[in-house]
Parts: sequence; C-alpha cells; structure tokens
Amino acid sequence: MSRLLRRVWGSVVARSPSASLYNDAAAEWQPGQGGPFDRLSPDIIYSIFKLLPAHDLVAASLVCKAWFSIISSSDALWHDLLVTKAGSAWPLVLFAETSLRALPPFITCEDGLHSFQHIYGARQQLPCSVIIDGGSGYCKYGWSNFDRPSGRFPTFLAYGNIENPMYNSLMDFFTTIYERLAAKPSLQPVVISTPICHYDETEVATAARRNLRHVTHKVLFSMGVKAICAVDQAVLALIAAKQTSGIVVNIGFQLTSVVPIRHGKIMRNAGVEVIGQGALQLTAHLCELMQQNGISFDNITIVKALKERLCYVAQDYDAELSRNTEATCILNNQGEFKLSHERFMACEIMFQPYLGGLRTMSLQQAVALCIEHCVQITDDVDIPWFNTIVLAGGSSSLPGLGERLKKELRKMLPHQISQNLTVISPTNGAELAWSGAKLLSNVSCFEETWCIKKKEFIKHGQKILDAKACS
Ligand SMILES: Nc1ncnc2c1ncn2[C@@H]1O[C@H](COP(=O)(O)OP(=O)(O)OP(=O)(O)O)[C@@H](O)[C@H]1O
Repeated sequence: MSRLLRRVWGSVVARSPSASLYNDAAAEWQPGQGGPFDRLSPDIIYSIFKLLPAHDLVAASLVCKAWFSIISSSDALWHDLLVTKAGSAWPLVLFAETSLRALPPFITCEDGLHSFQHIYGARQQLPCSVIIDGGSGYCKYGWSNFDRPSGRFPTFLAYGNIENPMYNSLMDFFTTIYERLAAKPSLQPVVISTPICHYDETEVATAARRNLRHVTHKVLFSMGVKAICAVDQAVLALIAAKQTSGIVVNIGFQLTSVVPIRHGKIMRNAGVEVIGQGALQLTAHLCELMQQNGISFDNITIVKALKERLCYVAQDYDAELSRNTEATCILNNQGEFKLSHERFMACEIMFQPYLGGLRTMSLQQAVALCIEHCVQITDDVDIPWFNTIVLAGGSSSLPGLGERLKKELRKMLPHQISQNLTVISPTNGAELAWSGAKLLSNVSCFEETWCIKKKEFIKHGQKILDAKACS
C-alpha cells in the first residue's frame, strides 16, 4: 500500500489542476465517510482508484457513499478500464458501442452513448457467442472471444449450394459446426451471416430471402439454440471495416457482388450489381495460363495456393507486361514453382474480363454503375454515404486490388465524386464478415437487441424476422 501511495503522490504532484478528470465526483465528495482515508484528498483517492482493476473498484464503491459517488460518477475511470482491456482494438470497440447501437432496426439508446461504467459492466457479462460465416465456397466458424475463426471447410464440396438449402442439409451443416466446436447449442447465442443472394427487389427474390431466413431460424431453434443474430454478409464486412454506410465489393466464390449499404441497410432500390466471376474463375484462369506456358502441377489445389502466394493486380497492365515479374515459391511436398507474367495476368480478368473469355461487366464498371444509382436515389448529395468502398472476400486480399480499382474509377467517374472516394482493402478479406460478426456480438447490448429468441420466434414467426431483418 505504501508503494502504491508513493506512486499516487508522484502522479498527483506531477498533474496540472486543469487536467482533472473527476470534477463531477469531487463536487460530490463529502468527508467523514471514509474512516482513516478521510485524511486523503479526493484527488489522491481518485488517483488510487485509477490504479485498481475493475473488481476492486466495485468492491471499493461499496465502502461508503463518497467512494461510491467517485466511482460511479467518474466515467473516465471506466473509460480507462475499457481502453486498457481492449488495447489496440479500442477504436473498434468505440465504433461498435456508438455507431452499431444506433443502427435501425436496433436503435437502443436514443439519447446517445450509455455511461462507460454501464458499457463496461454489460460487456463483462456478455456470453461468448458462436459465429458462423457460411460462404458459398468456404465456411468460417468459431467463437466471439477469439480473434480469428477456429476452423473452416469447403462448403461447396460438402453441402453444395448453401444459398438455397433444404431443411435437412442445413441441419447437417449446423450440426457439423457445433460438433467441431464441441459447443452445446443451448448455451450461447449464435451469429450467422446470411449470404448475398436473391439480391434484387422482385417478389421472387424477396420471397426467397424470407424463406432462407425462416428455414435457417427453424433449423437452429430446433437444435436448441437460445438466440440467433442473422446479418447479411456484406453488412458484416462493412461493420468490420468500421463503417455503417458505403459500398461493399464482395469478391465471392463464383460471383462478385457490389452492395450499397446505408446505415446498415442494403439499398436494394439502388440495386446490387452482380458480376459472374469470383475466386474460382481467377484460379481457373491461372490454371489455363500455367498450362499454356508449360508450367506443370499435379492438381488445382496447387494453383489455388500459388494464386494466394504469388498473384497480384497490376497498376498498369501494359507496362507490367514489359517488366520482369518472375517470382518463386516453395509449396510443401510439391517443390518449387516459378511464375512470371501469370502472376498479374490471372487477376486482370477482373478489370478486363474478355482476356479470360468472360462476357461479364468489369469490376470498375459494376462499381461505377452502383455509384451512379446511389447518386440517383440520394436527395441530399452533400451526404455522399456511398463514398467508401470496402473490398471483401478472400480474393480482395490480392495486393494492388484497391489501388487499381480506385485508379480505374477515377477515370470513369466525374471528378466531384471520384475525388472523395476511399477504397478500404482488408488484410484478410476471407475473414472480414466473420470479424464483423465478432464485433457485433461483443456490443454491450448485443443479446437484447440484435438477437431473436426462440420464444419470440415461436410467438411471432415470420413477423419478428421481418421486423428485425436489417437488410
Ligand atoms: N491472400 C489471398 N489472395 C488471393 N486469393 C485468396 C487469398 N486468400 C483467400 N483467397 C481466395 O478466396 C477464396 C475464398 O474466398 P471466401 O472465403 O471469401 O469465399 P466465400 O465466403 O465462400 O464466398 P461467397 O462470398 O461467395 O460466399 C478462395 O478461392 C481463395 O483462394
């Protein structure tokens, strides 16, 4: 204790009076309640509290009214604890506790941010959630208190088209994940990503979306899951990039979707653009280029690994063709592979699809079209909510992709729009939706506001799904 007090004196003496963080609490300070500690000024008491961990602070708040008043009215104490606990993830936590709480239809706190003490307490009590991002190519699953998914498997091999699932195959899919995680469904909420499919506003697409949500909830509740949070994959990717409005370009397994989102809601009236190429076509094109150039390989898995290790997007395709771009990599048990122009030619089909024999829109055309539609439906062009473009999906990790897209868009869009465009490239695009789900599941009000409970589902059925659908 004496060492602690010496440290406290040091910091009190060093601090300028104007730097006081506890003004409100000090105003309420009433001497005579803290026993021998009365001889210490509130200034010193406060500095001691700043050194205590949360559970000791709670214990100290029970000692007397004065201490309770300092501890409960000083948000700075709890703010510091939250910052320390979150470490480098603090900006994400702050974003989650402010911006995500305000998203419709989940507005929980109309009068702004809850006290940091409240947030700290609620976050401490959050149950750990199961997170499942069931992509059409790969499923990523794990726990909300881990930084990354615990496992992944190729969905397309095991379950076929997960976007139009039958009850039994979905049951099999979720049961497999719970078994792999050794998780009991009834013990924690689950966050699932809903696929970017049935994207337009037609009656058929809307019905297919509703049906998918309904079957998914039915299966999970029949397994005994206590609460479900289902959010669109693109919205989750946007959240992971610390945004609630913007355009998500998800380079998926077989399709690329360009999804405009405003305040967490997919703007279907602006239109979701879909391009008929994704990660699979990039691998297939690299495969073709390697065959043409006499580079031998045993199977497509090697080509996929080479794509992930060596491929990149050229900033100037023609100039790149005249450069030496040779690079090698060693793959386990497969020896050394050397690629040259294949490294960037494989990716060029995103910008010049005809080079790969594809008759689809290019990436820049699809994004420019989406921006044009966003401009058309926006009354107040001074609030350009579509200025931020977030790249998502495994292939979005290709080096140079964000820069090239920005460059192409600059050529196509009016200066007034293009000058303010930001393109966010993730470090691990395949896990972006998973990371967004993790962020969401750790918001202090997560379970009460974002989840649908079994009782609610039984009582209200489709109505509650429609009311809480955020896309
Ligand atoms: N660093 C990387 N560079 C290039 N490609 C990568 C990289 N990492 C992963 N990929 C590719 O991303 C693909 C898988 O992407 P992802 O996991 O996002 O698909 P998905 O979620 O199943 O797609 P969908 O959005 O259609 O559901 C694989 O083909 C993989 O090769």
